[in-house]
This record gives sequence, C-alpha cells and structure tokens, in this order.
Amino acid sequence: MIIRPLRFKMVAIGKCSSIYRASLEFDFPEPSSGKLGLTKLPACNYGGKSFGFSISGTEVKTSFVAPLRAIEASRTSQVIGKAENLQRPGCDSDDLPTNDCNGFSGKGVPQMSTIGNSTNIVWHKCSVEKCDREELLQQRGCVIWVTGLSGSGKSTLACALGRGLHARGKLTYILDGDNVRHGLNRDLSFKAEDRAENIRRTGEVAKLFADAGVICIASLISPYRKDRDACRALLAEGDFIEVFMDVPLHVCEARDPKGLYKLARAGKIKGFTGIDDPYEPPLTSEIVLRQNQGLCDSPNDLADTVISYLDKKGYLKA
Ligand SMILES: Nc1ncnc2c1ncn2[C@@H]1O[C@H](COP(=O)(O)OS(=O)(=O)O)[C@@H](OP(=O)(O)O)[C@H]1O
Ligand SMILES: Nc1ncnc2c1ncn2[C@@H]1O[C@H](COP(=O)(O)OP(=O)(O)O)[C@@H](O)[C@H]1O
Repeated sequence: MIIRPLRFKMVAIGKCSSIYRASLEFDFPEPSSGKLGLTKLPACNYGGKSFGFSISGTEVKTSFVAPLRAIEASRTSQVIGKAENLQRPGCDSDDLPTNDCNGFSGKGVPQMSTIGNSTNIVWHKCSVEKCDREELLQQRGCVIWVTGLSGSGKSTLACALGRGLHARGKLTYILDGDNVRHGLNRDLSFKAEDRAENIRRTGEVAKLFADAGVICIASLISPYRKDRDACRALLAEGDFIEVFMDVPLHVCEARDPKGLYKLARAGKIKGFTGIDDPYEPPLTSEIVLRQNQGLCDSPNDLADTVISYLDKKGYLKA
C-alpha cells in the first residue's frame, strides 16, 4: 500500500482566512478483488479493531428498475416541498411522460410557483430520470453526510470511502467543506449565518449529485443540527446517510494537523468550532464512528463500515 503525504496549504478565499486545500490519498492494495486492505498509518493512533461504530435507521425502499426511456419528451409540473413528493413517471410505474416537447400538457396553463425570491417559476421535468441514470450506473444516488469537529477525520474518511467505492466500480463525488469554500462558497465566513448558508448550498449541490445517480460524499463540520436536518429533508427517505465522526475534542486538538486549534486557543482565530463556537452532535445518525479506549480503526476500516451499510441498504446496485 502507498500512503501519499498529507499536504495542506493555507489560503485566504473570500471571507475565509484560514481554510486549507487538502490533498490526501491512500492507495488500496487489492483493487482487483474489490476488497479494502487494512491501512496502518505510522504516527496515527489506529489500534486495529477498537474503533466502535453503530448503525441505525429505517429500511430504504427497494430500487427502481424501470428500463431507460430515451424519449425526447419533456413535461412540466409544479413541485413544492420535499423530494419525496415529486411525481416520478417512468420510474415507479410503466406510465410514460404525457407532456409534449414544449413542456406543456395541453391541459391548461402550468402552475407557477414562488420559491424564495424567485417568482413565476415552473418546474421543468425530463423523461430521463434519476432511476434511469441509476440503471446506467448500477447504483443508487444518495448523500453520505460526514459531520464532526475539525480534525475528527472527515476528509480522510471521505477519501478512503471514495477510493473504496471507486475500486468497486461505483461513481462518487466528494464535497469537502474546505474545498467547496475555495469556489462556490468563497463568499462565506464562519459566522453562524454563513455556516448555515454553506451547509444549505452544499446540501442542494449534494442533492443534485444524488439525483444524477452519484454517491455524493459531503464532509463538512456542519456544526448545527438544524442545518444538517434541513439537508436531510431535501432528500427522499433513506437517501441522506449521516455519518458522525464522534471523536472527542481533546483528540482532535492533539492531532491539530493544520495548527488551527493552537491559533484558536491563542485567540488568533475567533469563533472556532469546539473552542468558542458550538458543535451540536447528531442525535440519530445512521452511522456513528467513535473511538474505543482511545484507539480507532484505520480510515480504510471506517470506510468499510460505511460501504457495508450502503451494500445492506441496496445503494450499490440499481
Ligand atoms: N472558525 C472556524 N471554525 C471551524 N473551522 C474553521 C474555522 N476557520 C477555518 N476553518 C477551517 O475550515 C474548515 C471547515 O469548513 P466547513 O465548511 O466544513 O465548516 S462549516 O461546516 O461551515 O462549519 C475546517 O476544516 P476541517 O479541519 O477539514 O474541518 C478548518 O480547516
Ligand atoms: N481513523 C483515523 N485514526 C487516526 N488518525 C486519523 C484518522 N483519520 C484521520 N486521522 C488524522 O487526523 C487528522 C485530521 O484528519 P482530517 O481528515 O483532515 O480531519 P477533518 O477533515 O475532520 O478536519 C489528520 O492528521 C489525519 O491523518
């Protein structure tokens, strides 16, 4: 196995003055077998099998198996509220889309909606839908939302998970808090309302990836329960899988790979999560990854836990 060095470069992006572009990778030794190998990192306190976890949550619906309908038709419909309220013609039944190519059904004027500041908008629906994309990809789109303190191992898990799923032929995409703040969210700071907007935007993007059929891995501190729950509410039941990196503050602070805790303790960074800004731990995560007796599993073992969950819930097939 090859472990590439962990590299961090501190940069100032928009209002964020101390975020890092992270680059870390673990190469898995057994890609052909599709089985993850154990990774033991020197200088990391892994301790073999002693990282505990628990899995909870309700059974997800069975996957849609409708054939791909490459029909050049489209339709419009009004959509308000949660994704589970969306009509899914062509997915859950043999109904074909009934609207014509101009996007109107001929049954009257389409209903307009007002969403936020957008007035007079109409949802435009296409006949190639999520289930069709999932059929192509042979997987089910979902969002794995990794939350935890800075230094708890979110990015490391996200990378290990991305590699593990990639080795199994699954399409993933990582939305890492640090990285998303380099572009889409470069205008946001770390004050509460900006963190909320950071989570909201990332949640919406993650939802689009899931709709594309991709297994989207979002790794952000996402310290406020309300914001995480709002992201959950964007997705259909079961499609939002919250992974809580339940690593105590003193462990994260001891790791301090970017030196941020040190700066926060010295008062040089204000409003740092866990120091002088709150972190609200999840109450009902699907997966909790926690240390046991001060030791934890390797990132690959942790990724295996998540992959087993996805497999059990049917996300690794269409
Ligand atoms: N004030 C403050 N509080 C917490 N974190 C800070 C802060 N300032 C900069 N950083 C760096 O930004 C990374 C967290 O970004 P996120 O987008 O995940 O944060 S949040 O979800 O909006 O709270 C976080 O990266 P991770 O260590 O990967 O979590 C930090 O490196
Ligand atoms: N399972 C683990 N056990 C021990 N150390 C880990 C583990 N996962 C990550 N680390 C180390 O902890 C530090 C923080 O990891 P990172 O993934 O950057 O956390 P986060 O993204 O939550 O800030 C890094 O030095 C990393 O090597």
